[in-house]
Amino acid sequence: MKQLIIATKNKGKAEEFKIMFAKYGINAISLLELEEDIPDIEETGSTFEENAALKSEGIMKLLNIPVMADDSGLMIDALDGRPGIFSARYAGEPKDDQANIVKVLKELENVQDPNRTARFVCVLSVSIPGQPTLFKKGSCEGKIALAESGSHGFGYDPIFIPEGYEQTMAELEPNIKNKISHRYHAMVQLEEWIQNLS
Ligand SMILES: O=c1nc[nH]c2c1ncn2[C@H]1C[C@H](O)[C@@H](COP(=O)(O)OP(=O)(O)OP(=O)(O)O)O1
Ligand SMILES: [Mg+2]
Repeated sequence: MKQLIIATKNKGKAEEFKIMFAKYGINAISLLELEEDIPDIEETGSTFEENAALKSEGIMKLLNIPVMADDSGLMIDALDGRPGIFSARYAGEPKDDQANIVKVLKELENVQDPNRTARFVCVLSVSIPGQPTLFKKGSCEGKIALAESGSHGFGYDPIFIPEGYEQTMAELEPNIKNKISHRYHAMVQLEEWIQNLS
């Protein structure tokens, strides 16, 4: 079976990539599954693209094989696009999904429904030894719920209601999320590259 290393230590992302890549007959292997101890890569960039490249190029140089990375986050209009690239550590170190949710809900306490619009953004970067890094972007429009609900997914899923739905992303079945998410939309743009992967 074909394989691709995904430069992520996020269990939720890793599970979604497993499912999405399996459709192409590819085993998507996250850093959580590797035997060797892979150091954490500091995400010091100022854009999703820069941070994705730090991850895919960093791991590609370490292993000398093709690597894909995902840098993603939640952009809330009423917060001028925050937490954005700071989504993972919005409430501080160590990263804590629940604390991040509490912080966002608190900041939007006085913001009424029509102004709670937001989007998830995902940049995928593919780094192959000796080649320039390739980038694809996807997004998913929606709004921030008044309270959290649902137990599927990860991160901000319990407070994100995708456009066209009444439930949060965490209430929707994973197979639905994987057809509408920012990650899915970025993956679709990589389709041709994925099909040519040897
Ligand atoms: O589908 C999603 N559903 C809910 N929340 C999401 C999603 N996609 C990204 N997010 C949030 C989680 C995290 O707070 C941040 C990603 O940060 P990001 O640096 O890209 O990932 P990470 O540090 O968790 O793992 P890693 O860098 O090892 O891939 O955005
Ligand atoms: Mg990260």
